[in-house]
Amino acid sequence: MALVREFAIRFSIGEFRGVHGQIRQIRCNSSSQNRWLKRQSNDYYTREAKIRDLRSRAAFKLMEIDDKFRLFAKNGSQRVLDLGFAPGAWSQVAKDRIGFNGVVLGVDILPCEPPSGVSSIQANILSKKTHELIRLFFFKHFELNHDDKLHPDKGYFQHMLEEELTHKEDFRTYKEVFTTDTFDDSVAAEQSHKLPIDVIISDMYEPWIQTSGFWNNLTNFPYYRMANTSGLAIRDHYQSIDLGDAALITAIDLLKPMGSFVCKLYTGKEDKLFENRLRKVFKKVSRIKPDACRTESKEIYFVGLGKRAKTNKIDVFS
Ligand SMILES: C[S@@+](CC[C@H](N)C(=O)[O-])C[C@H]1O[C@@H](n2cnc3c(N)ncnc32)[C@H](O)[C@@H]1O
Repeated sequence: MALVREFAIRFSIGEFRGVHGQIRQIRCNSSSQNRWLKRQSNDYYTREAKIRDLRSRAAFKLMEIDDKFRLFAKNGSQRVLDLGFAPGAWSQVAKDRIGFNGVVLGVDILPCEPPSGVSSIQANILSKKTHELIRLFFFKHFELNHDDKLHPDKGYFQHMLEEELTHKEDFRTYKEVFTTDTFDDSVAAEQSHKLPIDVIISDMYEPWIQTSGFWNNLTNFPYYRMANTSGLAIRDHYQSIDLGDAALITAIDLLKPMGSFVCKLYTGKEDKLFENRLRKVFKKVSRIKPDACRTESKEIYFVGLGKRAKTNKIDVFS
């Protein structure tokens, strides 16, 4: 609440779409924020997102990517990891496209109530522990909802992981779940719980403005510590490369052989290097700028198809 209050004191009034899709009032004092609000209200995709009850216009970017690259299989049992999922439009699209038996887990550093049918973890993807939580979620099939029991000292979900790690008799299970060796195709099929995910989508970057409808698992005000689009192309580019690499490491650690990957990047000098890293992990790599991206935006999306059976982080990053 302190965060909200601070936010409210610093800005004068405008409108935006909240995490539940309703219009909320926020306060803005700068002309750039007013321009942003005006542009949103005139925008075709923003209007269409409201009509279709999608949490943001970003949904249309993923729809277009999926129409072209066929990432999602309807009525299968695909497992999708949505990195930087808040406010949740990509998760809505993924859940809709994989159908009832599929599982979508959203991870975001900011607190956000996931869309219906989607589970979520509030965590930083740059942390190794987050990878463990994700693997544990898919392995144990925990239902993650914010009304799950909150441990009084350790907080949401964390205690489940720690109990798992300290359970001595379960040492063998621990080793099975958390060893991150790479496998050849046949072994991978048997041990698919180690690489449990079919599709990883990452739209990580600037945080979504939030004023309500969330709980917070962190004490260090992540909103103010994150990469925000600065308008300085070079800064945005390098920060997005860092998040792209974090998504790629997650894919190396958790994505099944033949799995698919989508990742946003603010384009710049290091695109080619990032693309080369992707090529070491995926058999086919493409770039796409969906029509729903604003023309002036520097964002592009990389798509990796057919994750290679053997991937090694040291080879990829050297
Ligand atoms: C542009 S928004 C994603 C929008 C989302 N794809 C949708 O369709 O609603 C980018 C998100 O990335 C998240 N993010 C940025 N850095 C992160 C990190 N290190 N770990 C987890 N999430 C992060 C932000 O909090 C923000 O919510």
